[in-house]
Amino acid sequence: MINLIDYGFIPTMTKEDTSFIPARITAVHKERYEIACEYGITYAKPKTSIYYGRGNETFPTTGDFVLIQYNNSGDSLITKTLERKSFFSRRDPTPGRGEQAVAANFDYVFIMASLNMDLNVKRIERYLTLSWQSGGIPIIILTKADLGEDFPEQVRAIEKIAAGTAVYAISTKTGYGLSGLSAYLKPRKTMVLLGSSGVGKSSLVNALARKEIMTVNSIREDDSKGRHTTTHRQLIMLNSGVMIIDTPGMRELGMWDVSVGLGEAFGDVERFLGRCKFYDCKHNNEPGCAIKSVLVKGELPQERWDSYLKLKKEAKFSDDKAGYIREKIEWHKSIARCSKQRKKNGDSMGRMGR
Ligand SMILES: Nc1nc2c(ncn2[C@@H]2O[C@H](COP(=O)(O)OP(=O)(O)OP(=O)(O)O)[C@@H](O)[C@H]2O)c(=O)[nH]1
Ligand SMILES: [Zn+2]
Repeated sequence: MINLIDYGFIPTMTKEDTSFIPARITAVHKERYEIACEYGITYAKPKTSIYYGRGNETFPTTGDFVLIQYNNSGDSLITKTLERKSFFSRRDPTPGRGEQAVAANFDYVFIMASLNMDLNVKRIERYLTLSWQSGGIPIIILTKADLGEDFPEQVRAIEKIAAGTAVYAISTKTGYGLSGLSAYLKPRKTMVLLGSSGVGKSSLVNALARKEIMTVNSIREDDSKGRHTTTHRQLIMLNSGVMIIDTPGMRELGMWDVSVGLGEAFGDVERFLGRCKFYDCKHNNEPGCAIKSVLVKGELPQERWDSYLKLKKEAKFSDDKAGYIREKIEWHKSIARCSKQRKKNGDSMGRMGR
């Protein structure tokens, strides 16, 4: 028996449809989902009439809350994807399908980078923008502090571009800094880990899980099911009640619509906008350009401005592409409707002729 509230479910998430029971997607397999619901961990499939064909219900992803028709002798049927409070998406590998959510309903985004490799500031800025846009709260975690001697300096450098986001240096080898994360690692909260391969994402999950197993054994003896597997696209429930979404493909996250995210991640840059003499200033060499002036004075670091422009450009490209794909889908739909109509007419005429 599972109380879905322990999975972060809030009863007011469902208003109507009380005959269906709520569940959370804990893993995504091909066309089949592992779910947590009041009957335990089980499997479900999207209900065909709702998700395929004419239905346009959003396909669920890891972390989604859904409604199901429970089936105790086989796969349950998913009837609705509940509104998401946060999500990350990437371009759907199936051509023409637009964007695809890869993780949903997380509270915090752990942006992870390693202190012993070159700290890629641009990548962190990009992740910050995506995180603010996603609806989750970003936390920057700099890993492998045991390997870098000058890490306080690196932390300060990252804090400069983090615009208020908390930055932590940790080591899963020595345990350094891990206690600083406890403010976020609370029961019913969901984290998603963002970071390049090798930065130590799995090591962090293991470190957190190991700790739990030691302290939790005495508290929750009945919950001994080892769910700490490394299968991809998974929501891992730690014994502490914290959930972690571990999903590949975060590298392909698209800058879909990041207008909000850019503003949050680059508040220090955007506050200078709109102050130029000319309304349509391109900030090149126009007279009275406020941007040029703060760049020259050093009030705005050139790298920050460059990053901002680059991400804005990337976002515009993605937006246009999203628009383009949407248009294409609409076009295909209208063609499909026409040919269906034609077939229907043809069919009925055929029948009449018989
Ligand atoms: N010295 C040191 N090494 C670490 C630390 N954390 C992780 N590592 C090592 O870094 C390597 C990569 O760690 P992983 O946890 O697998 O990294 P990951 O981000 O999960 O990588 P992917 O699964 O490829 O995405 C392993 O060899 C770890 O032992 C740390 O705090 N200190
Ligand atoms: Zn200007």
